[in-house]
Amino acid sequence: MKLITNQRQLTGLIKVPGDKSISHRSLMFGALAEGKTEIHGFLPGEDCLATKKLCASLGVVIEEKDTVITIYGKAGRFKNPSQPIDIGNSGTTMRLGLGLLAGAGVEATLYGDDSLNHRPMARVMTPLNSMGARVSGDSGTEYAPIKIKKSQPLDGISYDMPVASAQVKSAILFAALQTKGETLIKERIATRNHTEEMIKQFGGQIEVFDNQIRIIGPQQLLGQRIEIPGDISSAAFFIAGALLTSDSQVCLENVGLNPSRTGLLDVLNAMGADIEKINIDPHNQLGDLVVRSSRLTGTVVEGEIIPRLIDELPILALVATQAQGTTIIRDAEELKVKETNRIDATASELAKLGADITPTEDGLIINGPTPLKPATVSSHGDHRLGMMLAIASLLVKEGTVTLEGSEAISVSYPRFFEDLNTLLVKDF
Ligand SMILES: O=C(O)C1=C[C@@H](OP(=O)(O)O)[C@@H](O)[C@H](O)C1
Ligand SMILES: C=C(OP(=O)(O)O)C(=O)O
Repeated sequence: MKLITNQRQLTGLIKVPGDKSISHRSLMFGALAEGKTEIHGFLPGEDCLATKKLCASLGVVIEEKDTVITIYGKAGRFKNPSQPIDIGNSGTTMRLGLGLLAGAGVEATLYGDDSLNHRPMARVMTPLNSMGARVSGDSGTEYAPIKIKKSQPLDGISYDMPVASAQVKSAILFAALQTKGETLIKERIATRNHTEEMIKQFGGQIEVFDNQIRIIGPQQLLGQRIEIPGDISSAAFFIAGALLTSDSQVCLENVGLNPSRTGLLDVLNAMGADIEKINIDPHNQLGDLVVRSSRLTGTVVEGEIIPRLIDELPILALVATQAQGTTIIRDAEELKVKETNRIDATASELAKLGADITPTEDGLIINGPTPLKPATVSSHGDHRLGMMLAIASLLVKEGTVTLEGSEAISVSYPRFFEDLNTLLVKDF
């Protein structure tokens, strides 16, 4: 598709769609709980619809009326799906789903699109199998199709997480909730904590102390009413758009501000961004963000902050191309195993637009500011790359930017272009 270029200004107010991580978990916890769960603000992106399909294949009844989703929990008494389940592009559905299903003793096969079928799954199979599950990849590999076979009831484990991954932690927790005994998880670096928070919200017991998580199963969760805040990972694209275009001011309403997700705001703050948080609701960890055009300087992004902004690194790389000086992103090797290799893809696509960007083993080095120029670029089938490139095109002064693979954006933000259009001040 042809993108909008030479767009000098973004103004107005927007409510970004519901948080993707919380949308997935709302369905899974709703399915696992006893009784009715009502979900408000669910993200109807393809990834979350894959989780909905997975839950339905387990015999869970899910109704949808006026954007409210009601799910009738099965208290873990799921049926075996009658056929292999295609869960598309969604790593979260696959990894959390494996924990949920293995814990419940369900027999199933899960597979996805070409990208998902090449993403590493040993990271969840290893802890689940050491709990006694029988989860295996295709022909002895760690890749999907992944089969879960009938096993003995699982045992709790003590697990030292080798990768900083909320998906791995959550898979273990979904299994542990259904397992007799104690499970202890040690995280070297804290990752998003939505699963821990939602266990409490659904009436479960969990202890979190010094990067350790202790849970004793089995536990019977109870259905709840869930209000999902806007996704800061989706808001990130308009935050960047408003910062980088002149005379812009955008208000993003009702954005989730769980501190395990707000690393981007901390980094942008350090770069000199004008972002104001208003109408903060500390209890529900949400608020509105007012973002204004800003002059930014380069920075170093590394260490413990990385999991707090992992999905925002492609858009942060674009921001860095417009900042004065050098930005260095390190310790982000996990980007290589997302929907695409986001280190290489971000570098190659931004370089086509004229950015001074070098991929490294674990991140990116970006020198700015650089004017961007027209080019044909590709999302590589990755929603976050697609949205980043759409925002990049606004900064191209003259000519056409063509984006190949724009359809990938509907994985997490089906109405992205409509929302972007409402913020654009058109030159007539
Ligand atoms: O738990 C989650 O909802 C997610 C965790 C992160 O993945 P990892 O756990 O693989 O880092 C993130 O990249 C993904 O978009 C969503
Ligand atoms: C990595 C992502 O999602 P998932 O792992 O669920 O595919 C993402 O949304 O950027």
